[in-house]
Formats: sequence, C-alpha cells, structure tokens
Amino acid sequence: MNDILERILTRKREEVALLRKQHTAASLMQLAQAQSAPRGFCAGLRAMADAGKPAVIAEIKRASPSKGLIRPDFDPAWIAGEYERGGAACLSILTDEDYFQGSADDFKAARNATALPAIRKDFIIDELQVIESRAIGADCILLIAAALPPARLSVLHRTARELGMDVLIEVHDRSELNAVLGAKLGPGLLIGINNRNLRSFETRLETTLDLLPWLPPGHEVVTESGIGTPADVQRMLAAGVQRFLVGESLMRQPNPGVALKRLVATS
Ligand SMILES: O=C(O)c1ccccc1NCC(=O)[C@H](O)[C@H](O)COP(=O)(O)O
Repeated sequence: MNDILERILTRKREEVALLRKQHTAASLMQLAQAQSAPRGFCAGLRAMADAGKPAVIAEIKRASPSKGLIRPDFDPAWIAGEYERGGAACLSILTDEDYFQGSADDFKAARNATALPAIRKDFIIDELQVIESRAIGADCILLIAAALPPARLSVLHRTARELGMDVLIEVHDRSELNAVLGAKLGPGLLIGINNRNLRSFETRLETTLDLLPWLPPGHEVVTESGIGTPADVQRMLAAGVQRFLVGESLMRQPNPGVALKRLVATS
C-alpha cells in the first residue's frame, strides 16, 4: 500500500539510515544527557485537567500533507509565546521536514521561548530517533500505533521512559487500541485518539467518542485533530475527554494564542 503514511515511513527509514551514519547511540546519549531535565508533559496536562480546564496541547505546524501550507508567516518562537499566554498546557512541535516543513531548529526555538513542556511531533520508528528527541530537548515523543508493531512500540516506549520523557501513544481504531493494550506497556498511558485517518485524511470527531468506551480505566485520553470550535471542545468535555491536541484551527488565525483562549472559553 503506497498511501501517505507508508510514504512518510519510507522516508523516515532513509532518515534513520542517515542519522546512523552521523551518530552512534552513545554520541546521541551524550547530547541527551547534557540537556536539562524533561518538563513533565503528562503532569502539565493533568494539572490543567485537575483544575477543571480543557488541557490543550497547542500545535506548531507550518504545513501538512492533507492541508498543504497552513501558515506562511511562520515564527515558532513567537507562536509558542502566544500559546503560553493563551493558556496552553503543552506544545506540540512538528519536526518532520519533507511533509510538514518542520525542523529540529523549529523545535528548539519554540521550546526555548516558553516554560511549557513540548512533544516532538514526528514519525519515530527507531531508538536513535528517541535518543535524538531528548538530545534536542523533547519532553515527550509521539509513537503512532499504525506505524509500529507492538514489540517495537514497547522497545521505543521503554527507551523514552528511561530517558525521562513522556510518551503520547496514538491510535485511530479498535484494532490499534487493542494492539497497544496488548503490548503491556503498563498502567497510566497517555493515549491519543486521532480523529484523522492518516491514510485517507478523513477526520471525524466521532472517532474519539466511538473508541472511548473501549478504553480500560487508568489511562489518560487526548483527542487529536479536527478540533475547530468551542462547541467541539464542549462536546468532548461532555463525554469526559479533558485533553486536546489542536493544530490547524489555531495556526490559521492571526494570533494563535488569542484563538486558543477563544476556543476554550466557556461562554
Ligand atoms: O495532518 C495531516 O495531514 C497528517 C498526515 C499524515 C500523518 C499525520 C498527519 N497529521 C498529524 C496530526 O495528526 C495533526 O497534526 C494533529 O493531530 C493536529 O490536527 P489538527 O488540529 O487537525 O491540525
């Protein structure tokens, strides 16, 4: 199958081969250990949710495969600062270059501009990328169930946790959720339900609502993609979902931080 996710993953395998030529695990580990301690990503979300507020992971992305160029005037540090002022719990920063026009430099600029915990949003398939993520300052990484067999997911999850990072594990349907739960990664996972099908781009908020009943208690859920209006936020809150990953609808507004405030306002 040559869909967009497969094409991205093919490119990632080439990037990992390049990374392996430039670094060893030991040399990346040295860079990772020189970083200050990770900011608690799950803790940041939990603090906001426990205070009764929608906990938003505000995303910084210039472009995407489904939408093309989203934000031509792209200043990651400024956007991060505005998100922090707008009440974001955490940041999500795209680092994929070929499909999202992101970079490691974008990640560092945005994270260094705020005190917020930040997830490196990329397609991670190899341990070297996990160590590299900590080396650029990541507090959390994304692991996508559709891209990883359970045994690999388990290894990458363990490596990230050993480096002190949190992990957002993304699923889209019941079979992916069952694969994640079957990987026995332990209690208290941060599970993202992506409302967007990464192969067809179809985006339905019902994806989260339909999967929720299949999640055993003890995990924290993030609804991802397609959140565009205060009504969307209220709909999720009513279903018991308190954590949100929001990108495009904020990035298209002149001031993404002001847009965030409006999105989560109760009236
Ligand atoms: O968004 C895409 O086109 C895409 C294509 C292939 C893989 C991943 C993709 N997007 C990543 C995301 O899921 C979103 O950036 C994230 O959930 C925020 O979604 P949105 O609020 O709809 O921008």
